[in-house]
Amino acid sequence: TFEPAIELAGNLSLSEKRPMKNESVKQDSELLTENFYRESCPSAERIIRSSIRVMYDAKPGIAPSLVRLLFHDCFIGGCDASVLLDTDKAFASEKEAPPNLSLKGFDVLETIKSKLENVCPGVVSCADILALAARESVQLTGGPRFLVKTGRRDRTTALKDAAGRELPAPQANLSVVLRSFASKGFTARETVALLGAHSIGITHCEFFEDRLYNFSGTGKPDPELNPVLLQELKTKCPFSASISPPSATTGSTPSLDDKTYTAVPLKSMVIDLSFNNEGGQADFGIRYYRGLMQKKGVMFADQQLMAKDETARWVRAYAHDSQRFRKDFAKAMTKLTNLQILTAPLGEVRKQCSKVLNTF
Ligand code: HEM
Ligand SMILES: [Ca+2]
Repeated sequence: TFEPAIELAGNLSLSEKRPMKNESVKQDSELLTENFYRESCPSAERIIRSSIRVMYDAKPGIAPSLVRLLFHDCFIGGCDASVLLDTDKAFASEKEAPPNLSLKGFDVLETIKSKLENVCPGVVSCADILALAARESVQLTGGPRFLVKTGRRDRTTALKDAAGRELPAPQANLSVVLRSFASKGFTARETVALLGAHSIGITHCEFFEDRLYNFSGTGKPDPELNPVLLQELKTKCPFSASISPPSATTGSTPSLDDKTYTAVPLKSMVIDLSFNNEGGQADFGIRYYRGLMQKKGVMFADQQLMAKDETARWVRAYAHDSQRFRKDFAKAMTKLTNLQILTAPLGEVRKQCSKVLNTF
């Protein structure tokens, strides 16, 4: 199943940028065990599960936020809680990297961490808490349950520059997205499945506003955006100057087809990605893929899944076969949680998720 990744990696240097078959990807999952804390902290998984449930009942938005947080952690340096660290004397926080400015859910993890520190101090890593919390979140929002092994350790530094470079932007085209996921060992099929996570949660207008008013500098909307959805999104996201923000340093206007995040303050307006999911929990995934078939992807990167047959056929397959999607999504999520993990003696177990153990 790795063939498409090899093709897609194309001009990348395989030895540098892509985990080789049977090397890091497979070994990583073998380093972890099921219920690693069975003896050292038997109540850990139960505490995480019940805490997430209670907090989700009070504030359902935490679930999508934690799923996204897991993606942004695992994609950069592996699932090592690097994204949870605050800026320190020794490093700048990943939270300051442009793709991470809108991440949420840190407080939820800190609350769970402090509960676990009361029960078994110094035992359960923040990386494992995030992976397990995201697993519960997927299930609570109607997605499939997937295997999460444990035993990850926390990284002792943050990787801000890598986060800025390696997380795809919402304006990225399909080649960029596929290359980016291939560099982490994912096939085109797995990439399509993972993006099904956009069945839930919210997105801020700034991440797709160019598609409504000035697509690629044309002054017109994106032709690949459904006209009914276009009207709806325009009312929710009225035209504003923020789609071509003046650069803070030069006062000039960056070009609109500059496919990068711009570090402007987030606009407060958001739209619900889960309108894809309005049919209720049983629809996790399905409505997202059906929407793409009707040009109703909200972000450009979403709609791009229809741009090549290689991915469009998986969109169609998942739109029609919920069981197949759920199986593929579960497998891809397990793979995501196994990326490049640190196990003892590497890394450490933090006491607070936002701080490394020894700050001098
Ligand atoms: C091409 C790849 C991807 C891009 C460009 C992308 C981009 C984005 C953007 C811009 C947002 C809106 C954030 C905001 O406005 O606060 C978002 C939300 C979200 N993303 Fe992605 N994403 C990608 C892949 C993924 C993957 C692989 C997952 C998980 C497996 C994921 C899970 C989520 C979730 C759950 C939300 C909702 C967050 C919330 O409600 O707080 N995304 N994504
Ligand atoms: Ca990480």
